Amino acid sequence: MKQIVLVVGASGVGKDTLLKEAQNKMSFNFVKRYITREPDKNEQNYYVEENAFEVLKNSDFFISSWEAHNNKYGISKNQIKDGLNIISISRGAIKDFETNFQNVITIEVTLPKDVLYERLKNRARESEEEIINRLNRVYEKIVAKNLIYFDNSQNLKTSTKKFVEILNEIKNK
Ligand SMILES: Nc1ncnc2c1ncn2[C@@H]1O[C@H](COP(=O)(O)OP(=O)(O)OP(=O)(O)O)[C@@H](O)[C@H]1O
Repeated sequence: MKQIVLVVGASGVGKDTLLKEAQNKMSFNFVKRYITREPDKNEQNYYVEENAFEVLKNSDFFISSWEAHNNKYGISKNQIKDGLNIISISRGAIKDFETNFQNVITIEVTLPKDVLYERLKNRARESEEEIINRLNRVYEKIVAKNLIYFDNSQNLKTSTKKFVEILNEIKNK
């Protein structure tokens, strides 16, 4: 049986970091994304040029694809395996998975705004202006069939431990 765990949340809340840490501790299928930008150190993505991305998209290679912050993202069909599949996606893509799979759980990673600001600043991937734009983005409430909230404001070790526990609980349900 294919089980899908979607990880969503505002830019900088720590989705990729939590996934990378959890990946070191468990053997579930952590699904890589196709992205039209080169990965930073917390990510393990397939980098594809924009033209190649469009070719893949038009040949029905993706379950879901979306655009965020001027980059294109896609999840390929061939990566979903039997067992637990864990995927970091945009909230707008939740429906694509809920339509295609029966067993879908969504984890929304959250942070208080002041902590998010510090994390984005320390990550130093965006300019101050881009960071402020990200913080001011108004997100609508997430609509998902099975939604779990995960607060990532504790230190990485504590948060990772909690995150791993949640994934194991989902697996053992
Ligand atoms: N629990 C934590 N404690 C301290 N720092 C953290 C924690 N989780 C993540 N970080 C740091 O916060 C920053 C943002 O994390 P990350 O890049 O994983 O976010 P993201 O949600 O994947 O963002 P995006 O959607 O923009 O890719 C990184 O610099 C990361 O090292």
